[in-house]
Amino acid sequence: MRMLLIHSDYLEYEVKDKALKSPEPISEEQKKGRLEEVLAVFMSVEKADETNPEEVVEKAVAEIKDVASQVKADRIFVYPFAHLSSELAKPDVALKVLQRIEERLREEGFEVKRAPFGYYKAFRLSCKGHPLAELSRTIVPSGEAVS
Ligand SMILES: NCC(=O)N[C@H]1[C@@H](O)[C@H](n2cnc3c(N)ncnc32)O[C@@H]1CO
Repeated sequence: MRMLLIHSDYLEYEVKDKALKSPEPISEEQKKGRLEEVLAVFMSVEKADETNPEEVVEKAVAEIKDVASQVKADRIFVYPFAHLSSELAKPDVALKVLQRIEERLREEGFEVKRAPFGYYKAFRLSCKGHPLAELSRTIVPSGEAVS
């Protein structure tokens, strides 16, 4: 799992087109989304994560919680982003991992939005620019090497 974390004044997206034959079904309301004062987390779920998705979910949640507490963010935007890795997990595994991360972050008390999975989306982001505003993390299940 590769994550790019951007502490932002806002992140907004608009769904444009299908990027998969069968993208995640979404409501009219989910075609656009915006959060203010948010930690945007762009995530590529990787092949190696398929060996232990639950462990990767927990490690990702722990990393996101750690960064959120450092930048004092209590809103998280989970953003599926297939451009941070050349060894992507299959879409069905990736979607389940991202849905579970969303669920777990809510359980931890965050306000959470997740951008729709399997679409091309326009987005606008306003990065705050402070020293911890742009971070990346790589997460692998135990026993896997980081490539
Ligand atoms: N920017 C637009 C976009 O990335 N669209 C991606 C993601 O929404 C999603 N997707 C597919 N596989 C993955 C994966 N392994 N990890 C994360 N997202 C994935 O499917 C789209 C096409 O790859």
